[in-house]
Amino acid sequence: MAVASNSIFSTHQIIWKNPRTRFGNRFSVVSSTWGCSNEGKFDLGKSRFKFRSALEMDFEGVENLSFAGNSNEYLGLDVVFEEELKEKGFLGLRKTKLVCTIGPACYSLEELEKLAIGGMNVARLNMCHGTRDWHRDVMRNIKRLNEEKGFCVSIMMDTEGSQINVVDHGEPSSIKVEEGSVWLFTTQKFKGSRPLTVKAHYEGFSEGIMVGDELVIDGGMTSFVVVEKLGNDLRCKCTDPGLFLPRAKLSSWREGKLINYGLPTLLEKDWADIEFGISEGIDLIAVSLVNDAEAINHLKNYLSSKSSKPIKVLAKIESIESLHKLEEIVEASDGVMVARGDLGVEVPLENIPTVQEDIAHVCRQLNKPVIIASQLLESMIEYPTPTRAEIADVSEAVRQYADALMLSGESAIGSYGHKALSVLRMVSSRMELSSREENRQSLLHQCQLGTSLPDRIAEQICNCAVEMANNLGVDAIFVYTKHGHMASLLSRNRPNPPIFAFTDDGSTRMSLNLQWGVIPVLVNLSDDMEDNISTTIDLIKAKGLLEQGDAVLVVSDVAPSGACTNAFQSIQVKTID
Ligand SMILES: Nc1ncnc2c1ncn2[C@@H]1O[C@H](COP(=O)(O)OP(=O)(O)OP(=O)(O)O)[C@@H](O)[C@H]1O
Ligand SMILES: CC(=O)C(=O)O
Ligand SMILES: [K+]
Ligand SMILES: [Mg+2]
Repeated sequence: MAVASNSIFSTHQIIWKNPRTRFGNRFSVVSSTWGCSNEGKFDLGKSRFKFRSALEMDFEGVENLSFAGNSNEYLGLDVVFEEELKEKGFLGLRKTKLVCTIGPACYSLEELEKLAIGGMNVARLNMCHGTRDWHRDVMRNIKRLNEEKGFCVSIMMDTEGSQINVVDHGEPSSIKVEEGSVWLFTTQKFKGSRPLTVKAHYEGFSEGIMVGDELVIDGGMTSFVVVEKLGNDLRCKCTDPGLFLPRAKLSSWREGKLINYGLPTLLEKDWADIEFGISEGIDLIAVSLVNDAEAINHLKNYLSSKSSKPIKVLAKIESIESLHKLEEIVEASDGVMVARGDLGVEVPLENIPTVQEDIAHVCRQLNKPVIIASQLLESMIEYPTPTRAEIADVSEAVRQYADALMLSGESAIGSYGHKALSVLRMVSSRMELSSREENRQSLLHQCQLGTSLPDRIAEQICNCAVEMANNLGVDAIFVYTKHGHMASLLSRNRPNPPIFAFTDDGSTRMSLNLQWGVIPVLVNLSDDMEDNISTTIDLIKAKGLLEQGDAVLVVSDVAPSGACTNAFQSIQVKTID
């Protein structure tokens, strides 16, 4: 019979309900998905044994066999964090999380594993590209790596949305656009390319457009004026020569004002993709082209009725409209992506840095994780080294205390995806150190979030805990959390030491992957907080990550059932003996 175990590096108790096998009081493991410790022989009398990974084992001739995991050794800690901790110590641990877009250059199991080893915390799948089967394979490969090799990579689906503004000339690389040249923007479907012709993705792209309107490509790569309307199609003359990239983004302007189409954020295809994502067990959904909080609320309601596990919903800020309703959108969502690609199509480029800073600030205030995305290391799609300006941009995002940085084309189609990831890793670590030396987190002013007394207590405890942790110079903060709330309140203060968030909820673990400075750890938690504290300290110590003399600041809010929550919120400092 086959028995599955989900814990890694653990000791298990074997409960054997049918001792009458042809092995007498012995049985053997005949196979395991991990491929190690198969063929081990175990005596009935010696009912404890160790195996090394999450696995499914086949026991020959044994019926009704089950495992009782020993909670004292049940530990789901990302192997990459573990290695980084051993190498760099607590303070050297990278706090900024890294998101990689998966594409043709990195979708194989081997490439995904290399990205995981390189520090990818979240894998982004953009539903604008690829087939259902392709996405399924990638999602399953990521889950397989997590289960079999002890990584903790979350899966984020990025919705396609209306893609109303996508135009494509059909060539694999960019095309020069000469001043005065006349181009046809068409909704006709044809294979390949035609001279001076671009295909518009959305049938209704020309609705409401008039002769004399301006069409801007990719925020200024090249511009046109509409000279003639031909049914759905537009004939346009180039007024600002430049380049047409494949899958370019178009914006339409009249008298200096953006023309708005007012389409829904989630279309039929998006709902089908979301359904598929739920069935594959994704962790996060990033919603493209969000214009208001309603789209987010609608999706969250849908998910809570359709998905048995919680899936976090992130709002992508990539339109002028979303900027007008920023606070309500951030408030409604579980996190935000500053999608600078599309944002730069609607917002003048010189405004992007301040817009980014403003969004990051609102997210900090409302305690929502924020991802800075697009063109961070764009030149590395082609070249093995970044530009100095790109390094400055990445550093600034880290300095703004973004929760996460994202690679797009750099990892999806680039020749140096792994190198780009290591650049993000190194630049983040460098800037985090510098921010710590400057004590920059002291400049973060936290507004009060909660209104109820328990919420305000939790906030105050976390604010004080971080101040204590920094002042005392403790090595780590430990927090025990069901839904990740306390962990996020600690992260919000951007403490010097890393935050180990112990949770017994797999979804909480995966969503905490996106939060600055949080190391999510899956453990069995009991109702006895003292027991949880000593068990987890022992676990981390047993891994050689804590040594005698190290100090840990412990924050707890897991309350025994039926108890008053406040009674079990506490801060303690434990020194390791
Ligand atoms: N699954 C994929 N298959 C093929 N190409 C991909 C895939 N994912 C990304 N790419 C390529 O990588 C480049 C950057 O990717 P990405 O999808 O992040 O673009 P984006 O325009 O920022 O996203 P969005 O469409 O959400 O605004 C794109 O030009 C696209 O060609
Ligand atoms: C990431 C994304 O969607 C953008 O930058 O537009
Ligand atoms: K998208
Ligand atoms: Mg976009």
